[in-house]
Amino acid sequence: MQAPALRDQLTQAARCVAAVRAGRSLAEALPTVPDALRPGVQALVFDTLRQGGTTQALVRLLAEHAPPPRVAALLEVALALLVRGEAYAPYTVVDQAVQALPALRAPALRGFVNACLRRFLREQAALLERARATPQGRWNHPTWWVQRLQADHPLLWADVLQADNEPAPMVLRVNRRRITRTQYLAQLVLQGWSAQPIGDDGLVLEDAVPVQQLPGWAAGWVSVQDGAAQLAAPLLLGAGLRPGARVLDACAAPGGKTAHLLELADLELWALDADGQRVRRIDETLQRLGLPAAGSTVRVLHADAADVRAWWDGRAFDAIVLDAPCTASGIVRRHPDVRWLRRPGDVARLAQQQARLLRALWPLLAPGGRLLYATCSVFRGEGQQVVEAFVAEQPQARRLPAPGHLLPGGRVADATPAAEALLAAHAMGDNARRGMDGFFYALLQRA
Ligand SMILES: C[S@@+](CC[C@H](N)C(=O)[O-])C[C@H]1O[C@@H](n2cnc3c(N)ncnc32)[C@H](O)[C@@H]1O
Repeated sequence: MQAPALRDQLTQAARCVAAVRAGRSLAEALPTVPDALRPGVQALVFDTLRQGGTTQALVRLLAEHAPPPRVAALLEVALALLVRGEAYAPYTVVDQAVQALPALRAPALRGFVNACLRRFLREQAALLERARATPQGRWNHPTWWVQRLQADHPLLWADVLQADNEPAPMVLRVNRRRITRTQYLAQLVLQGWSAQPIGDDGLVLEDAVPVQQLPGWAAGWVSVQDGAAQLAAPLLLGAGLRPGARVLDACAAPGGKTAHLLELADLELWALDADGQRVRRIDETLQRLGLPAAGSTVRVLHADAADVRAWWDGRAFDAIVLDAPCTASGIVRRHPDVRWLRRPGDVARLAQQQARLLRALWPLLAPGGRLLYATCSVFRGEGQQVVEAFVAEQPQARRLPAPGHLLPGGRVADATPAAEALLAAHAMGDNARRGMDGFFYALLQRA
Protein backbone atom coordinates (compact mmCIF):
# COMPACT_ATOMS: atom_id res chain seq x y z
CA MET A 1 0.00 0.00 0.00
CA GLN A 2 1.27 3.48 -0.87
CA ALA A 3 2.25 5.64 2.12
CA PRO A 4 -0.08 8.64 2.57
CA ALA A 5 1.35 11.91 1.26
CA LEU A 6 2.93 14.05 3.97
CA ARG A 7 0.77 16.96 2.70
CA ASP A 8 -2.42 15.07 3.63
CA GLN A 9 -1.05 14.11 7.03
CA LEU A 10 -0.04 17.72 7.73
CA THR A 11 -3.53 18.92 6.76
CA GLN A 12 -5.22 16.53 9.16
CA ALA A 13 -2.66 17.09 11.92
CA ALA A 14 -3.16 20.87 11.62
CA ARG A 15 -6.94 20.38 12.03
CA CYS A 16 -6.38 18.34 15.20
CA VAL A 17 -3.86 20.76 16.71
CA ALA A 18 -6.20 23.69 15.91
CA ALA A 19 -9.02 21.81 17.67
CA VAL A 20 -6.89 21.39 20.82
CA ARG A 21 -5.84 25.05 20.71
CA ALA A 22 -9.57 25.88 20.57
CA GLY A 23 -10.21 23.80 23.70
CA ARG A 24 -11.40 20.48 22.22
CA SER A 25 -9.82 17.15 23.16
CA LEU A 26 -7.97 14.77 20.84
CA ALA A 27 -10.51 12.12 21.85
CA GLU A 28 -12.97 14.22 19.81
CA ALA A 29 -10.62 15.35 17.04
CA LEU A 30 -8.69 12.19 16.12
CA PRO A 31 -11.72 10.02 15.24
CA THR A 32 -12.58 12.55 12.47
CA VAL A 33 -9.30 11.71 10.68
CA PRO A 34 -9.68 9.13 7.84
CA ASP A 35 -8.63 5.65 9.04
CA ALA A 36 -5.74 5.27 6.61
CA LEU A 37 -4.16 8.51 7.79
CA ARG A 38 -4.86 8.22 11.52
CA PRO A 39 -1.69 6.45 12.83
CA GLY A 40 0.64 8.88 11.04
CA VAL A 41 -1.47 11.91 11.97
CA GLN A 42 -1.64 10.84 15.60
CA ALA A 43 2.15 10.55 15.74
CA LEU A 44 2.53 14.06 14.24
CA VAL A 45 -0.05 15.58 16.58
CA PHE A 46 1.36 13.92 19.71
CA ASP A 47 4.86 15.11 18.83
CA THR A 48 3.64 18.65 18.13
CA LEU A 49 1.75 18.90 21.43
CA ARG A 50 4.76 17.54 23.32
CA GLN A 51 6.72 20.48 21.86
CA GLY A 52 3.70 22.77 21.97
CA GLY A 53 5.24 25.48 24.18
CA THR A 54 8.19 25.87 21.83
CA THR A 55 6.17 25.67 18.61
CA GLN A 56 3.60 28.23 19.81
CA ALA A 57 6.37 30.64 20.78
CA LEU A 58 8.07 30.10 17.41
CA VAL A 59 4.86 30.94 15.53
CA ARG A 60 4.60 34.18 17.51
CA LEU A 61 8.22 35.04 16.67
CA LEU A 62 7.87 34.22 12.97
CA ALA A 63 4.49 35.80 12.21
CA GLU A 64 4.13 39.54 12.53
CA HIS A 65 0.32 39.20 12.62
CA ALA A 66 -1.41 36.11 14.06
CA PRO A 67 -2.43 33.84 11.14
CA PRO A 68 -5.82 32.06 11.06
CA PRO A 69 -5.90 29.24 13.69
CA ARG A 70 -5.57 26.37 11.16
CA VAL A 71 -2.56 28.00 9.53
CA ALA A 72 -0.95 28.67 12.92
CA ALA A 73 -1.55 24.99 13.72
CA LEU A 74 -0.03 23.91 10.39
CA LEU A 75 3.05 25.99 11.18
CA GLU A 76 3.24 24.34 14.61
CA VAL A 77 3.15 20.83 13.11
CA ALA A 78 5.74 21.67 10.43
CA LEU A 79 8.00 23.38 13.00
CA ALA A 80 7.77 20.38 15.34
CA LEU A 81 8.92 18.17 12.46
CA LEU A 82 11.76 20.55 11.59
CA VAL A 83 12.89 20.82 15.23
CA ARG A 84 12.94 17.01 15.56
CA GLY A 85 14.68 16.91 12.19
CA GLU A 86 14.58 13.12 11.93
CA ALA A 87 11.85 11.94 9.61
CA TYR A 88 11.97 14.19 6.51
CA ALA A 89 14.40 16.47 4.70
CA PRO A 90 13.68 20.12 5.63
CA TYR A 91 12.79 21.13 2.05
CA THR A 92 10.20 18.31 1.92
CA VAL A 93 8.53 19.59 5.11
CA VAL A 94 8.40 23.17 3.76
CA ASP A 95 7.09 22.06 0.36
CA GLN A 96 4.42 19.75 1.79
CA ALA A 97 3.26 22.34 4.35
CA VAL A 98 2.77 24.87 1.55
CA GLN A 99 0.86 22.25 -0.44
CA ALA A 100 -1.42 21.56 2.53
CA LEU A 101 -2.81 25.12 2.46
CA PRO A 102 -5.58 24.68 -0.17
CA ALA A 103 -7.17 21.88 1.89
CA LEU A 104 -7.04 24.19 4.92
CA ARG A 105 -8.87 26.83 2.83
CA ALA A 106 -5.88 29.17 2.94
CA PRO A 107 -4.21 28.94 -0.49
CA ALA A 108 -3.42 32.66 -0.42
CA LEU A 109 -1.04 32.12 2.51
CA ARG A 110 1.47 30.02 0.52
CA GLY A 111 4.05 32.79 0.44
CA PHE A 112 3.58 33.50 4.16
CA VAL A 113 4.02 29.86 5.27
CA ASN A 114 6.96 29.37 2.93
CA ALA A 115 8.66 32.52 4.27
CA CYS A 116 8.06 31.58 7.95
CA LEU A 117 9.46 28.07 7.58
CA ARG A 118 12.45 29.16 5.48
CA ARG A 119 13.28 31.87 8.02
CA PHE A 120 13.12 29.25 10.75
CA LEU A 121 15.62 27.09 8.86
CA ARG A 122 17.98 30.05 8.41
CA GLU A 123 17.80 31.31 12.01
CA GLN A 124 16.97 28.06 13.84
CA ALA A 125 19.44 28.29 16.73
CA ALA A 126 18.64 31.92 17.63
CA LEU A 127 14.89 31.46 17.25
CA LEU A 128 14.87 28.32 19.38
CA GLU A 129 16.82 30.06 22.11
CA ARG A 130 14.26 32.89 22.20
CA ALA A 131 11.29 30.48 22.03
CA ARG A 132 12.66 28.50 24.97
CA ALA A 133 13.31 31.54 27.16
CA THR A 134 10.02 31.17 29.09
CA PRO A 135 9.01 28.21 31.32
CA GLN A 136 6.24 27.33 28.82
CA GLY A 137 8.61 27.45 25.84
CA ARG A 138 11.31 25.52 27.71
CA TRP A 139 9.21 22.77 29.33
CA ASN A 140 6.29 22.54 26.91
CA HIS A 141 3.67 22.82 29.64
CA PRO A 142 1.67 25.95 30.56
CA THR A 143 3.60 28.24 32.92
CA TRP A 144 1.03 27.80 35.72
CA TRP A 145 1.51 24.02 35.48
CA VAL A 146 5.32 24.32 35.72
CA GLN A 147 5.01 26.64 38.73
CA ARG A 148 2.54 24.35 40.49
CA LEU A 149 4.83 21.35 39.99
CA GLN A 150 7.80 23.34 41.30
CA ALA A 151 5.83 24.13 44.46
CA ASP A 152 4.48 20.58 44.85
CA HIS A 153 7.68 18.66 44.05
CA PRO A 154 10.65 21.03 44.61
CA LEU A 155 13.28 18.36 43.89
CA LEU A 156 11.52 16.31 41.23
CA TRP A 157 9.52 18.78 39.11
CA ALA A 158 12.02 18.83 36.21
CA ASP A 159 12.12 15.01 36.08
CA VAL A 160 8.32 14.96 35.89
CA LEU A 161 8.18 17.51 33.05
CA GLN A 162 10.84 15.66 31.14
CA ALA A 163 9.10 12.31 31.56
CA ASP A 164 5.79 13.91 30.45
CA ASN A 165 7.33 14.67 27.06
CA GLU A 166 8.38 11.07 26.39
CA PRO A 167 6.05 8.55 24.73
CA ALA A 168 4.58 6.06 27.21
CA PRO A 169 5.01 2.30 26.74
CA MET A 170 2.04 0.03 26.07
CA VAL A 171 1.34 -2.01 29.22
CA LEU A 172 -0.88 -5.08 29.46
CA ARG A 173 -2.61 -6.67 32.43
CA VAL A 174 -2.92 -10.44 32.18
CA ASN A 175 -6.31 -11.83 33.22
CA ARG A 176 -5.34 -14.46 35.81
CA ARG A 177 -8.71 -16.15 35.43
CA ARG A 178 -7.80 -17.01 31.83
CA ILE A 179 -4.06 -17.50 31.61
CA THR A 180 -0.90 -17.05 33.67
CA ARG A 181 1.52 -14.24 32.93
CA THR A 182 4.26 -16.75 32.06
CA GLN A 183 1.97 -18.51 29.57
CA TYR A 184 0.93 -15.20 28.03
CA LEU A 185 4.52 -14.03 27.70
CA ALA A 186 5.26 -17.26 25.82
CA GLN A 187 2.38 -16.44 23.43
CA LEU A 188 3.85 -13.00 22.78
CA VAL A 189 7.30 -14.45 22.14
CA LEU A 190 5.76 -16.90 19.63
CA GLN A 191 4.50 -13.84 17.71
CA GLY A 192 7.96 -12.30 17.78
CA TRP A 193 7.17 -9.66 20.44
CA SER A 194 9.02 -9.07 23.67
CA ALA A 195 7.81 -7.72 26.99
CA GLN A 196 9.01 -7.17 30.57
CA PRO A 197 6.99 -8.04 33.68
CA ILE A 198 5.72 -5.15 35.82
CA GLY A 199 3.78 -5.45 39.07
CA ASP A 200 1.84 -8.59 39.95
CA ASP A 201 0.06 -9.04 36.60
CA GLY A 202 1.56 -6.62 34.07
CA LEU A 203 3.70 -6.84 30.97
CA VAL A 204 5.38 -3.81 29.38
CA LEU A 205 5.52 -4.35 25.62
CA GLU A 206 8.69 -3.33 23.85
CA ASP A 207 6.64 -1.99 20.91
CA ALA A 208 3.01 -0.90 20.84
CA VAL A 209 0.64 -3.25 18.98
CA PRO A 210 -2.99 -2.71 17.82
CA VAL A 211 -5.01 -4.53 20.50
CA GLN A 212 -6.84 -6.76 17.99
CA GLN A 213 -3.47 -8.28 17.04
CA LEU A 214 -2.71 -9.30 20.64
CA PRO A 215 -3.01 -13.04 21.32
CA GLY A 216 -6.34 -13.77 23.03
CA TRP A 217 -7.60 -10.16 22.98
CA ALA A 218 -11.16 -11.09 21.99
CA ALA A 219 -11.08 -14.03 24.41
CA GLY A 220 -10.25 -11.68 27.29
CA TRP A 221 -6.75 -12.87 28.12
CA VAL A 222 -5.43 -9.33 28.57
CA SER A 223 -6.34 -5.68 29.02
CA VAL A 224 -4.39 -2.51 28.39
CA GLN A 225 -3.67 -0.71 31.68
CA ASP A 226 -0.71 1.32 32.87
CA GLY A 227 1.48 -0.19 35.60
CA ALA A 228 0.55 2.53 38.12
CA ALA A 229 -3.17 1.87 37.62
CA GLN A 230 -2.53 -1.86 38.11
CA LEU A 231 -1.60 -1.15 41.73
CA ALA A 232 -5.16 -0.21 42.74
CA ALA A 233 -6.68 -3.69 43.03
CA PRO A 234 -3.74 -5.30 44.90
CA LEU A 235 -3.54 -2.31 47.27
CA LEU A 236 -7.23 -2.52 48.11
CA LEU A 237 -7.32 -6.28 48.47
CA GLY A 238 -4.14 -6.05 50.59
CA ALA A 239 -4.20 -8.63 53.33
CA GLY A 240 -7.28 -10.15 51.69
CA LEU A 241 -11.01 -9.76 51.86
CA ARG A 242 -13.28 -12.70 52.65
CA PRO A 243 -14.84 -14.32 49.55
CA GLY A 244 -18.09 -12.55 48.70
CA ALA A 245 -17.03 -9.33 50.46
CA ARG A 246 -19.03 -6.25 49.40
CA VAL A 247 -16.92 -3.82 47.41
CA LEU A 248 -17.88 -0.49 45.85
CA ASP A 249 -16.02 0.92 42.85
CA ALA A 250 -17.50 4.41 42.97
CA CYS A 251 -16.10 5.97 39.76
CA ALA A 252 -15.69 2.84 37.74
CA ALA A 253 -15.96 3.49 33.99
CA PRO A 254 -14.61 2.10 31.73
CA GLY A 255 -14.06 -0.63 34.28
CA GLY A 256 -10.28 -1.15 34.34
CA LYS A 257 -9.99 -1.38 38.12
CA THR A 258 -13.36 -3.12 38.52
CA ALA A 259 -12.16 -5.87 36.19
CA HIS A 260 -8.80 -6.24 37.91
CA LEU A 261 -10.56 -6.64 41.28
CA LEU A 262 -12.78 -9.37 39.83
CA GLU A 263 -9.81 -11.09 38.21
CA LEU A 264 -8.15 -11.30 41.64
CA ALA A 265 -11.04 -12.11 43.99
CA ASP A 266 -14.62 -13.36 44.26
CA LEU A 267 -16.54 -10.29 45.34
CA GLU A 268 -19.98 -8.79 45.48
CA LEU A 269 -19.06 -5.70 43.53
CA TRP A 270 -20.99 -2.51 42.81
CA ALA A 271 -19.58 -0.44 39.95
CA LEU A 272 -20.95 3.10 39.59
CA ASP A 273 -20.33 5.90 37.19
CA ALA A 274 -22.02 9.24 36.62
CA ASP A 275 -21.47 9.16 32.83
CA GLY A 276 -24.16 7.07 31.13
CA GLN A 277 -22.15 6.35 27.97
CA ARG A 278 -19.09 5.33 29.92
CA VAL A 279 -21.19 3.04 32.15
CA ARG A 280 -21.92 0.88 29.09
CA ARG A 281 -18.19 0.37 28.66
CA ILE A 282 -18.02 -1.29 32.11
CA ASP A 283 -20.42 -4.00 30.86
CA GLU A 284 -18.37 -4.41 27.66
CA THR A 285 -15.14 -4.74 29.66
CA LEU A 286 -16.58 -7.41 31.97
CA GLN A 287 -18.08 -9.31 29.05
CA ARG A 288 -14.86 -9.43 27.00
CA LEU A 289 -12.87 -10.60 30.02
CA GLY A 290 -15.40 -13.31 30.88
CA LEU A 291 -15.96 -11.87 34.37
CA PRO A 292 -19.25 -12.02 36.29
CA ALA A 293 -21.76 -9.86 34.42
CA ALA A 294 -24.03 -7.17 35.76
CA GLY A 295 -26.99 -8.73 37.57
CA SER A 296 -24.99 -11.61 39.06
CA THR A 297 -22.59 -10.80 41.90
CA VAL A 298 -21.88 -7.54 40.10
CA ARG A 299 -24.12 -4.46 39.91
CA VAL A 300 -23.34 -1.78 37.34
CA LEU A 301 -25.15 1.49 38.03
CA HIS A 302 -25.42 4.85 36.32
CA ALA A 303 -25.43 7.24 39.29
CA ASP A 304 -23.75 10.18 40.97
CA ALA A 305 -21.84 8.32 43.66
CA ALA A 306 -22.14 11.28 46.05
CA ASP A 307 -25.95 11.20 45.81
CA VAL A 308 -26.01 8.18 48.09
CA ARG A 309 -29.77 8.21 48.78
CA ALA A 310 -30.45 7.70 45.06
CA TRP A 311 -28.68 4.35 44.76
CA TRP A 312 -27.50 2.80 48.07
CA ASP A 313 -29.39 -0.13 49.65
CA GLY A 314 -28.21 0.72 53.18
CA ARG A 315 -25.82 -2.25 53.62
CA ALA A 316 -22.23 -1.25 54.42
CA PHE A 317 -19.31 -2.01 52.09
CA ASP A 318 -16.20 -3.89 53.25
CA ALA A 319 -14.04 -1.92 50.84
CA ILE A 320 -14.41 1.09 48.55
CA VAL A 321 -12.31 2.30 45.60
CA LEU A 322 -12.68 6.00 44.89
CA ASP A 323 -10.78 6.57 41.63
CA ALA A 324 -11.90 10.16 41.56
CA PRO A 325 -12.29 12.48 38.55
CA CYS A 326 -9.15 14.64 38.30
CA THR A 327 -7.04 16.81 35.98
CA ALA A 328 -5.32 13.66 34.58
CA SER A 329 -2.03 15.52 35.04
CA GLY A 330 -0.29 12.18 35.67
CA ILE A 331 -1.12 10.69 32.28
CA VAL A 332 -0.07 13.47 29.91
CA ARG A 333 2.45 11.17 28.24
CA ARG A 334 -0.51 9.25 26.82
CA HIS A 335 -2.74 12.31 26.40
CA PRO A 336 -0.46 15.17 25.34
CA ASP A 337 -3.47 17.46 24.75
CA VAL A 338 -4.43 17.43 28.46
CA ARG A 339 -1.82 19.98 29.55
CA TRP A 340 -3.10 22.49 26.95
CA LEU A 341 -6.77 21.92 27.82
CA ARG A 342 -6.60 22.37 31.60
CA ARG A 343 -6.97 25.76 33.27
CA PRO A 344 -5.33 26.83 36.56
CA GLY A 345 -8.68 26.83 38.41
CA ASP A 346 -9.36 23.18 37.47
CA VAL A 347 -7.25 21.80 40.34
CA ALA A 348 -9.29 23.56 43.06
CA ARG A 349 -12.59 22.81 41.29
CA LEU A 350 -11.78 19.09 41.03
CA ALA A 351 -10.43 18.99 44.59
CA GLN A 352 -13.89 20.12 45.75
CA GLN A 353 -15.52 17.27 43.82
CA GLN A 354 -13.00 14.80 45.23
CA ALA A 355 -13.66 15.97 48.82
CA ARG A 356 -17.44 15.82 48.21
CA LEU A 357 -17.16 12.20 47.02
CA LEU A 358 -14.93 11.21 49.93
CA ARG A 359 -17.30 12.72 52.52
CA ALA A 360 -20.36 11.14 50.91
CA LEU A 361 -18.89 7.64 50.60
CA TRP A 362 -17.07 7.33 53.93
CA PRO A 363 -20.24 6.58 55.97
CA LEU A 364 -20.95 3.62 53.63
CA LEU A 365 -17.82 1.82 54.82
CA ALA A 366 -18.19 -0.93 57.46
CA PRO A 367 -16.13 -0.58 60.69
CA GLY A 368 -12.65 -1.94 59.92
CA GLY A 369 -13.30 -1.48 56.18
CA ARG A 370 -10.79 0.11 53.80
CA LEU A 371 -11.18 2.93 51.29
CA LEU A 372 -8.62 3.37 48.53
CA TYR A 373 -8.51 6.96 47.28
CA ALA A 374 -6.80 7.34 43.89
CA THR A 375 -6.31 10.01 41.23
CA CYS A 376 -4.14 10.02 38.12
CA SER A 377 -2.83 13.45 39.09
CA VAL A 378 0.63 14.62 40.10
CA PHE A 379 -0.75 17.71 41.86
CA ARG A 380 -0.80 17.55 45.66
CA GLY A 381 -4.01 19.58 45.62
CA GLU A 382 -5.80 16.50 44.20
CA GLY A 383 -3.95 13.91 46.25
CA GLN A 384 -2.14 14.40 49.51
CA GLN A 385 -3.93 17.66 50.42
CA VAL A 386 -7.41 16.22 49.80
CA VAL A 387 -6.66 13.24 52.01
CA GLU A 388 -4.94 15.24 54.77
CA ALA A 389 -7.92 17.62 54.98
CA PHE A 390 -10.33 14.67 55.09
CA VAL A 391 -8.43 12.80 57.81
CA ALA A 392 -8.23 16.00 59.88
CA GLU A 393 -12.04 16.31 59.90
CA GLN A 394 -12.79 12.58 60.22
CA PRO A 395 -11.50 11.07 63.52
CA GLN A 396 -12.52 7.55 62.47
CA ALA A 397 -10.18 7.58 59.44
CA ARG A 398 -6.76 5.99 59.93
CA ARG A 399 -4.15 6.08 57.17
CA LEU A 400 -2.56 2.76 56.22
CA PRO A 401 0.72 2.47 54.27
CA ALA A 402 0.24 3.48 50.61
CA PRO A 403 2.52 4.82 47.87
CA GLY A 404 1.26 8.46 47.96
CA HIS A 405 2.30 10.46 44.88
CA LEU A 406 3.91 8.27 42.20
CA LEU A 407 5.44 10.46 39.52
CA PRO A 408 5.80 9.73 35.78
CA GLY A 409 9.24 8.30 35.21
CA GLY A 410 9.00 6.23 38.39
CA ARG A 411 9.95 8.55 41.27
CA VAL A 412 7.99 8.38 44.54
CA ALA A 413 7.39 11.90 45.85
CA ASP A 414 7.44 10.98 49.54
CA ALA A 415 9.42 7.77 49.55
CA THR A 416 8.86 6.45 53.09
CA PRO A 417 10.26 2.99 53.90
CA ALA A 418 6.67 1.71 54.21
CA ALA A 419 5.76 3.00 50.72
CA GLU A 420 8.92 1.54 49.21
CA ALA A 421 8.32 -1.82 50.93
CA LEU A 422 4.77 -1.90 49.62
CA LEU A 423 5.88 -1.13 46.05
CA ALA A 424 8.60 -3.77 46.26
CA ALA A 425 6.04 -6.30 47.55
CA HIS A 426 4.04 -5.72 44.36
CA ALA A 427 7.11 -6.02 42.10
CA MET A 428 7.24 -2.26 41.54
CA GLY A 429 10.87 -1.62 42.39
CA ASP A 430 12.86 1.25 40.86
CA ASN A 431 13.39 -0.39 37.50
CA ALA A 432 9.84 -1.58 36.94
CA ARG A 433 8.48 1.86 37.87
CA ARG A 434 10.38 3.74 35.18
CA GLY A 435 7.67 3.37 32.56
CA MET A 436 4.76 4.24 34.84
CA ASP A 437 2.20 7.04 34.74
CA GLY A 438 1.74 9.51 37.58
CA PHE A 439 -0.78 8.43 40.21
CA PHE A 440 -1.78 9.11 43.81
CA TYR A 441 -2.85 6.40 46.24
CA ALA A 442 -3.99 6.74 49.86
CA LEU A 443 -5.48 3.89 51.86
CA LEU A 444 -7.81 4.71 54.74
CA GLN A 445 -9.25 2.36 57.33
CA ARG A 446 -12.40 3.05 59.29
CA ALA A 447 -11.96 2.59 63.03
C1 LIG B 1 -10.48 8.27 36.51
S1 LIG B 1 -11.98 7.85 35.76
C2 LIG B 1 -12.24 6.24 36.36
C3 LIG B 1 -11.41 5.15 35.71
C4 LIG B 1 -11.82 3.77 36.18
N1 LIG B 1 -11.78 3.62 37.62
C5 LIG B 1 -10.97 2.66 35.57
O1 LIG B 1 -10.04 2.18 36.20
O2 LIG B 1 -11.26 2.27 34.43
C6 LIG B 1 -13.10 8.77 36.70
C7 LIG B 1 -14.55 8.45 36.43
O3 LIG B 1 -15.34 9.14 37.40
C8 LIG B 1 -16.60 9.35 36.84
N2 LIG B 1 -17.31 10.33 37.72
C9 LIG B 1 -17.12 11.65 37.82
N3 LIG B 1 -17.90 12.16 38.79
C10 LIG B 1 -18.61 11.12 39.32
C11 LIG B 1 -19.59 11.00 40.33
N4 LIG B 1 -20.01 12.07 41.02
N5 LIG B 1 -20.09 9.78 40.59
C12 LIG B 1 -19.68 8.69 39.91
N6 LIG B 1 -18.77 8.75 38.93
C13 LIG B 1 -18.23 9.94 38.64
C14 LIG B 1 -16.28 9.82 35.44
O4 LIG B 1 -17.39 9.66 34.57
C15 LIG B 1 -15.11 8.89 35.08
O5 LIG B 1 -15.56 7.77 34.38
